[in-house]
Amino acid sequence: MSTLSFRNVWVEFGDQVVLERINLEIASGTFLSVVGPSGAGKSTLLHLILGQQRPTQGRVLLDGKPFPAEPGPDRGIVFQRYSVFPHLTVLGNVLLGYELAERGFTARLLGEPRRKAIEKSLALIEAVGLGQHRDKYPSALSGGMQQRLAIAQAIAKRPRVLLLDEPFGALDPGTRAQMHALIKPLWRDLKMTIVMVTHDIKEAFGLATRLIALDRTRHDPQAPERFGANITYDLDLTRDSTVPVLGFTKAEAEIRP
Ligand SMILES: Nc1ncnc2c1ncn2[C@@H]1O[C@H](COP(=O)(O)OP(=O)(O)OP(=O)(O)O)[C@@H](O)[C@H]1O
Repeated sequence: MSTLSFRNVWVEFGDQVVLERINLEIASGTFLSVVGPSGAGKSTLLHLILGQQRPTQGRVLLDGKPFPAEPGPDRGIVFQRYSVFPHLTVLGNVLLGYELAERGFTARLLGEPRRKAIEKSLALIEAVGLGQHRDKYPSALSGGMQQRLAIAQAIAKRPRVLLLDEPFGALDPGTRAQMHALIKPLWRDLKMTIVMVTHDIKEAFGLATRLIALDRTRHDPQAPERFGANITYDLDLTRDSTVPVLGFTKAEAEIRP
C-alpha cells in the first residue's frame, strides 16, 4: 500500500498564495478527480506530486517519506496535449517507457530483457487499441490515438501514481467516451493510484472513486491574491448516493466500461 499525504501544504508564487492549508491523504488504488475553477491550483497540486513544484510550507509524502526531489518513473503524467516522441513509432514510444522504468536515461535494454520489454509493449499497445498501428509515427495517428499512446507510454513506466492533467479535454465527445472506457479497466487491472484534473464534472464523477474540489474560501477584495484555494469538497464516490452534490448524483454520471 502506498499512501500519498499532503501535510499543511502551501504554495506561493511571490505575493500570490495559490494553495493554502492542503491536508489530504490519498490511499493506494484511489482514482481521485480534482475539480475547481480556473486558476484554483489544480495543476499546481499535480506538480507537487510530480516533484516539479516544492511546497512553500508543509510536506508531500509517499508512505510517510518525502518524494525524491527529481521526478522519477514512480510518477507518470499525461497532459491534455499528447506528450509522445514524434520521431519514434508507437512501439518505439511504449518501449522507451519500459526502458526508462528499467534503466533510466543511462542505457538501452539489450538481448533477453529487450525481447521481454517488446513483448510487454505489444500487449500494452493491444490493450489501448493500437495493435494495428504499432509501426506508425504519431503524426499518422488521430488525436485520440495519440492520447491512447501517451497513456500506454506513461503506464509502461509502471508508475505508482498516474497523473492526468485534463487528459481528454482536447478530444471530441465520441473519442472521449472511448478513452473513458479504456482508462477505468486499466486503472482497475494495474491497481494504480490515479489523480486526474478535469473541467468535465460528469467525467469527474463518472470515473473516480473520490472527488475533491479546490476553491478559495477567503477573499480580500483589496488583494485578490492574498488567499489561496483549499479543499472545499471531499466526496467518497464509492458509495451509491442519490443526493445530488455539485448538481450530480453518482448514478447520473456513471461511466461504464
Ligand atoms: N511557475 C509558476 N510561477 C508563477 N505563477 C504560477 C506558476 N505556476 C502556476 N502559477 C499561478 O498559479 C495559479 C494556479 O495555476 P494552476 O495552473 O495550478 O491552476 P489550475 O487550477 O490548474 O487552472 P486551469 O484550470 O486554468 O488550468 C495561477 O494564477 C497561475 O498563474
